Amino acid sequence: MPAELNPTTIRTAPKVVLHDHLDGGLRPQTIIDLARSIDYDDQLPSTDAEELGQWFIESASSGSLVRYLETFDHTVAVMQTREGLHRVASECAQDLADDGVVYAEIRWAPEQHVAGGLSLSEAVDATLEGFAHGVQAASEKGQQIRIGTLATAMRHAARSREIAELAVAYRDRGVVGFDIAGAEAGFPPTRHLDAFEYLRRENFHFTIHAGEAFGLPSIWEAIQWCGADRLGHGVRIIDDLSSSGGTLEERVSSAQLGRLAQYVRDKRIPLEMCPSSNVQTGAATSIAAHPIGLLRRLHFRVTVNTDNRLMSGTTMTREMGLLAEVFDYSWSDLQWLTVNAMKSAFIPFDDRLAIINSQIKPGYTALSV
Ligand SMILES: O=c1[nH]cnc2c1ncn2[C@H]1C[C@H](O)[C@@H](CO)O1
Ligand SMILES: [Zn+2]
Repeated sequence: MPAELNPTTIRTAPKVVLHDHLDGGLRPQTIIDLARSIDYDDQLPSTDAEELGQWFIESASSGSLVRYLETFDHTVAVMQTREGLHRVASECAQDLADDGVVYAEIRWAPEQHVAGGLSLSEAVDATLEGFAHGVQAASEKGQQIRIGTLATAMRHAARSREIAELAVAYRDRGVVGFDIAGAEAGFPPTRHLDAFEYLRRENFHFTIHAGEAFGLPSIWEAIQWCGADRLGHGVRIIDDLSSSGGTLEERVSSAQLGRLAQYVRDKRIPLEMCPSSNVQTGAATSIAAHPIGLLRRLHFRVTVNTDNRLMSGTTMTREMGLLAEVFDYSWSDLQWLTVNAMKSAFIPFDDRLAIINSQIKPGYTALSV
């Protein structure tokens, strides 16, 4: 008998997250503790963990990416020391493992964590050590998780080449890829072409936040000018698709793909979709109206992600549960989405295959037969 799909059972299913920001996943109590240790607590909107958690969710839900991003001022402020970064990274690994995540790629922008005097390398070292600590703590509880780090450069700044070089320097110590993030409108990915060309010459992997707050030109530049391996969000690829009818069935059968959408699907370019975050920033009007429903049915390589667990008050279990509810997904859909994500990871092919065969497939088989 297949297990019923509910939050308890989904939590036990092996899950993969490719798009999760370290500075968007802090525990509210940790923000308060770290803020006290650096005399920042009087600048927090609340020093009650429950209230602070609510404040993040509400403030991030204005429908604007720019306002959503303003909430990161507080999390970044308490991540300026070795201790802060270590604790946040360790707890991140433990929280994900506790949620049943078996493989995670966690991104953060080292250039935002040097205001307290750390060098870029010291910040990366503290974070990698924190992840290792959290992975070990999870393993002592019988939870197995692997974490890869993505070094993010901020798209409004001008340090992307330097951050790309930092990422490559750490490629054998846990940094598996590169990304650009931040406000999208007005900051096209081609501003950072030099960094992307360098990464390609180094045979390194990168993803680009594109098609979230800006449309098709951003996606087109990310793929055709910059050579992105994956798209962060990519929801607006839906603008290059026409379909008619009211039901999902009718839209699937009438769908016509434009050239860019066709290319993204033909090339199996992974879309790192983050349903709750997309609703908060206005990239989607609701979970039920999220383009992932149609794109999954049209066999785009879609993956499900959390983006910022703190700002969305979410987990991988919750995101999967929301989609299962509105699109009537079964265990086989959740397995398909998870295998898609694992195939799209930036670790070597044989490592990806090992996780699919030793953890993901047996995990879903146990739940679905
Ligand atoms: O969804 C996002 N779009 C663009 N930028 C984002 C998103 N979520 C987080 N960021 C930014 C804010 C963080 O400070 C930065 C690095 O993790 O990345
Ligand atoms: Zn993001």
